[in-house]
Amino acid sequence: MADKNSGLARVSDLGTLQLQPALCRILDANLDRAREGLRIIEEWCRFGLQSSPLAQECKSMRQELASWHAPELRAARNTPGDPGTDLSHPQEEERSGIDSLLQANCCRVEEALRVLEEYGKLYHPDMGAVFKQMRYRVYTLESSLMAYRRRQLLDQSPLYLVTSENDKLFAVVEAALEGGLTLVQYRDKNTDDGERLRNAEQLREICHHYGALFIMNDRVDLALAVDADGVHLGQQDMPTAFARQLLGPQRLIGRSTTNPEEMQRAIAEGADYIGVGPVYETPTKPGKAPAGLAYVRYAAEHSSVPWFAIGGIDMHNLTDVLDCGAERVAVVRGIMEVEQPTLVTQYFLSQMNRIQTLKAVEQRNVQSNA
Ligand SMILES: Cc1ncc(COP(=O)(O)OP(=O)(O)O)c(N)n1
Ligand SMILES: Cc1nc(C(=O)O)sc1CCOP(=O)(O)O
Ligand SMILES: [Mg+2]
Repeated sequence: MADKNSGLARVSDLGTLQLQPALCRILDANLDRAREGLRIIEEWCRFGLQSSPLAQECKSMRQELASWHAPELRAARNTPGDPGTDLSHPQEEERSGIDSLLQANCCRVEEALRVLEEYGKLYHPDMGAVFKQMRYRVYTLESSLMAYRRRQLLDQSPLYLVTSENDKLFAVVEAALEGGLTLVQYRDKNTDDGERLRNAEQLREICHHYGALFIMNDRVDLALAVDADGVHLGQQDMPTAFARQLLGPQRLIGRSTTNPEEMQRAIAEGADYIGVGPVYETPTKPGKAPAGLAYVRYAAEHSSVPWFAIGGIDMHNLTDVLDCGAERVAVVRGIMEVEQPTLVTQYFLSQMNRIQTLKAVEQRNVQSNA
């Protein structure tokens, strides 16, 4: 066993005083592996998410790993003689986006910590417990990372595409993503579960490839089955508390609302975002009475969570909705049924960006005149 601080090494096994080189190499390689994986995650926390607490958590674990990396472990390294250096798995070469990169590296760190936990027991009496505890810290980090990333992306998404049944479903969604869309909901009321699952999986794949969020309409079970980023629930759907229990804290839950009372309840129950509508009457939801622009103004004043105006919104009435205070809109036909989804998406986004910039300038002028 080794004394962590003095570097003194003894092997308990067979009572010999010599530390087995293979054990040292395993510990050396996995300390390196865990530190490298954490460094990759830390860079994203720092530069991508700009989250000091998450970056600090990675750094603190790296420092703890470094404190275990004794000279005798490094000295045992034999890279030219290691048959594993040439081995790589095709999945190591594939990264479909930031999420898959982060997930792969969390996995890599967790695996390395598990090895350190097991072999470390032969090296130092505390090592097993220390690395077990660190592995749980990485699980928590992974959850926080996904939750943080999802909420940040939601916050930064001004446009939400809700799909409709369409022969060119994948092509339209991909075209909108090409135009800069970052939030997609798969809404399909008539397809059987088998096909819905296959469609959802493919859509999730496409969305994640573009770094966009993928939300499942109505069905918590399907959201979990396809590893969606969240679910959108209506007033008749599962209560938020149950959905949260099933989905965990890291996935998003959206709730439709039509009036102030529903809005306040949805927020109090813990919805991550809400739908506000229908703003206008719409054939996509026949028979649902419009809540109108008055409700959009109410949401602009009172909603403490991100909210999306929805229902009958298109390129022609977009500015009316934005003028009532909406900063985010959700559309079905406005993108699903147009000739050029990429261009229309770009138009929506540029209009919204233009109006936000104007509002920010106005606000700055008011502040500087006050
Ligand atoms: C963003 C967003 N807002 C509202 C809805 C409508 O949800 P719901 O009331 O459950 O109706 P259906 O979409 O299930 O017909 C939504 N889907 N998305
Ligand atoms: C799915 C949905 N939910 C609404 C709500 O108000 O809750 S309105 C709506 C349909 C929106 O479709 P379109 O953009 O084609 O008008
Ligand atoms: Mg619903």
